[in-house]
Amino acid sequence: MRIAMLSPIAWRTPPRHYGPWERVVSLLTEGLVRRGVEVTLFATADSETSGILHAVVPRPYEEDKTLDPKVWECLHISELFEMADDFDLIHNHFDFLPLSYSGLTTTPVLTTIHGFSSQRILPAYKKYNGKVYYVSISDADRSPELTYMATVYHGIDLESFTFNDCNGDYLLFFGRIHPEKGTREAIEIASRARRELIIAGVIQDQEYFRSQIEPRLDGQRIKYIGRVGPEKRNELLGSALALLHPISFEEPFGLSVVEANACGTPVIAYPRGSMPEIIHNGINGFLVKDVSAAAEAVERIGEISRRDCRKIAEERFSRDRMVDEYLGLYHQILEQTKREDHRPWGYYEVLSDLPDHKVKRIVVFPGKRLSLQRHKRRAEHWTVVSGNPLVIRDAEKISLNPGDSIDIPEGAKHRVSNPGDEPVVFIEVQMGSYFGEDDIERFEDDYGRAGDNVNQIKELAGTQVRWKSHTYERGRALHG
Ligand SMILES: O=P(O)(O)OC[C@H]1O[C@@H](O)[C@@H](O)[C@@H](O)[C@@H]1O
Repeated sequence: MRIAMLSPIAWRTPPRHYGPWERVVSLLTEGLVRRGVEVTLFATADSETSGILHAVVPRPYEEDKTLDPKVWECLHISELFEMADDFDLIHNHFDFLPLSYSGLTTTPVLTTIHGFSSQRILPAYKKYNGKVYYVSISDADRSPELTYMATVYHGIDLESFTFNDCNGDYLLFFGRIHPEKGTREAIEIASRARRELIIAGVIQDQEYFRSQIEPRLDGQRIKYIGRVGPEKRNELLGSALALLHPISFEEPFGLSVVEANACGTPVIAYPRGSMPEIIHNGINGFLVKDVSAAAEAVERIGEISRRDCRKIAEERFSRDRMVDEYLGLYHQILEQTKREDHRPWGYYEVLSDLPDHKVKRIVVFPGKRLSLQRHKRRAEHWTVVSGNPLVIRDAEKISLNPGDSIDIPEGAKHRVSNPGDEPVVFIEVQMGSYFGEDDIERFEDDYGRAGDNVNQIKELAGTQVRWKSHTYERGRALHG
């Protein structure tokens, strides 16, 4: 399986400090490579991977302000899509922009939506709904206007987070310094609980930091220590009494919450966004509605077992679980979009799959025959390339030679067999309103498959057959 993994270019993959999307891409990439998957990582040139790194962007644009993000984003994304044929699947972590290239390739595109920066980006996702496969990172982050293949929670590298069984004595705020992350509320909670607070993270909103945070720092009970790298992060998280996470937005997923748990540290959070999916109240933290409830929760923190926090992180948020789930989705997509299919009688290859027709090259092995069948929504036209097939079409029996053609109208019962010693090869052109394999009603079959599709046919006559008909929907979308 050849996967093209498209990472953002704001930061290095993996990031040196901050960069949650890049961090997840790196964890997934390395996990897949360990499982023997061939992954080409499209990321900044200073990125590190045990897969194949393909880079056109010299450095992260957040670290080198001379780089124009728009220009380098274009070059980065187009580089991958110009090579799309080299891959079985493209896994996009780059938000909505790559969607606009997806119609130009038949390589399936899976997009992990890491969050909606605003509702204004939704039109781009809506346009490609049903054409690109979407994955949400929590149920809370789903848009009701999109169809998702699955929710895959992020996983972390549990080995880089050391379990610490001892309660520390300080509270920790760990994340972007921004009003939506609740840095100011964390200070209020700590003050009310009369506990020391350490604040760590990048300052994303300078004005907020200057006016709301800085004046409240005293360097002793309330300290800001800047952003921290992996080693310090492990120590900081593990030695804290609790992580404070009083967010004021619908956070799609909280990596720091899971990381704190992995070190044994419980989390006190506001129940916004994905928090109720990550925190089981009273087990690995507390969900509280305001500053005073959070201060009370600090007093009750001893009720939480640090070992249970670690256990939850291990069971629900490991990198291996994330890799397993994505691998499962990759297989599912490849199965749905595969162009070659092996059957007990031979095999076929899809040569073209467009909204108004589908073309197959069908090979029937000597002495074998297909099922006796009919289609509700397509007619077929066959041209024999080699061999001498025998065709049943309703009451007729017709022998064909290379160069001969035959029409199978919609609804006609038909069957093709190969009575000869050489393979029969013919080209099939399908015309109609639906070309899925579930529009085959089998009446007789040498391989015990007769009757298999009866229920599907009924559904098909109605409206939608969910992911089963995706190939068609995708075909329509890709080329329509
Ligand atoms: O039902 P089986 O025997 O596998 O045959 C399935 C095949 O039948 C042929 O008549 C065509 O309709 C093909 O498009 C189809 O793939």
